[in-house]
Amino acid sequence: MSAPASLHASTIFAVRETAESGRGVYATQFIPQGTLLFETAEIAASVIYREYWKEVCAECFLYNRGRNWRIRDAKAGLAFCSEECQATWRNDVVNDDAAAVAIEGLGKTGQSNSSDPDEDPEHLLPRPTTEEIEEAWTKAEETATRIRAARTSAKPSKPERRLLTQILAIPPLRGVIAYQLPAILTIANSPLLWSDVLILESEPMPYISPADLKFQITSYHHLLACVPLSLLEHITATNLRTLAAKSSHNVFNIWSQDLDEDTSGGSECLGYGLWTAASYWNHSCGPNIRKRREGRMWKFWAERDVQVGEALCISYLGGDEKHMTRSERREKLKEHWKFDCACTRCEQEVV
Ligand SMILES: C[S@@+](CC[C@H](N)C(=O)[O-])C[C@H]1O[C@@H](n2cnc3c(N)ncnc32)[C@H](O)[C@@H]1O
Repeated sequence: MSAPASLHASTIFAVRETAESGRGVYATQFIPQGTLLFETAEIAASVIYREYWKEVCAECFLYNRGRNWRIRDAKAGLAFCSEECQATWRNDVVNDDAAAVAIEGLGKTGQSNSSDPDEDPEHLLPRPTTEEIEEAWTKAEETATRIRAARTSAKPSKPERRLLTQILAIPPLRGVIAYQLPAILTIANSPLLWSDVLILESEPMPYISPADLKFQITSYHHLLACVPLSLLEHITATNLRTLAAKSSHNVFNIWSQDLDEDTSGGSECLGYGLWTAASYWNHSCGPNIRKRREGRMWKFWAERDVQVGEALCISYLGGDEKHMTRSERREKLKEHWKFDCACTRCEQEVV
């Protein structure tokens, strides 16, 4: 059974194949209400949306309620709530010269005038099909091959230099490149964590619009044109497509009211992150697990007593499931997560 080692280590639950919902988490012993079941702070990639970067600590995601944090890494385009958080971030992320250079490059991208996906008419079109995705990436690869040749040439020719200038003149969307780059650093520096990403559930059509697909490819080319050469081997279409496919149904939103996501009403969505080991909880419209983010850590508790063999489920609807009808819940889950809910409550409420 594939699941991260940290999940296998638990004595109170196990990850098992389910009949209708892929893998799921099951109680292997009686679990009293209030038991802390699992916590994880391992993030394969995360991003804070551009409009919030000055107000959200890049390390612990603490939101300064509309005010800018004063501690900044202007080169990286990041802000921190404390010197401790800045030092931790430096230690964990900027742990080699290549990462430092790549991250500084990101800061410059942040200052560039990236186009807004909402203003792109293609953003309103339906999701690209698997054929359209294949075609776009095949075409992208032709340009990628030329960029790689230009980057690795001892003496780039005039057309090669022109190509790099052209690529760098197209600004990537900060929200896209700022998510892809940490994933590339994970691939380069934390292969075990990336191997946990590889076993997550995949979405074959992960791009929400043709514009989304286009921006992912623009960012791919931009990274190829500017990252330090030692990172170049990791900037591949396969890696970035994998990131998109795995992120689609597995990321957790980072909410401004971060102490209890179940009361996220009125809370602002600041960004999202891929906590690989936290991605095995299935959804139930009558959840028995409560989740809470504390800084970079997601924690999961038993909301009530749980019997041996029961499925352990969170709610993907953030508490709203309490007030929604069966069809409202199922419609929302289908729209956002693309699955037909197979939970016990939905089964029991069939008329
Ligand atoms: C975060 S993953 C949960 C782990 C996943 N089952 C796996 O095997 O990796 C979310 C995915 O699990 C499946 N899933 C979760 N809850 C479900 C439910 N109540 N009914 C049907 N499928 C569900 C859906 O395919 C969804 O996209």
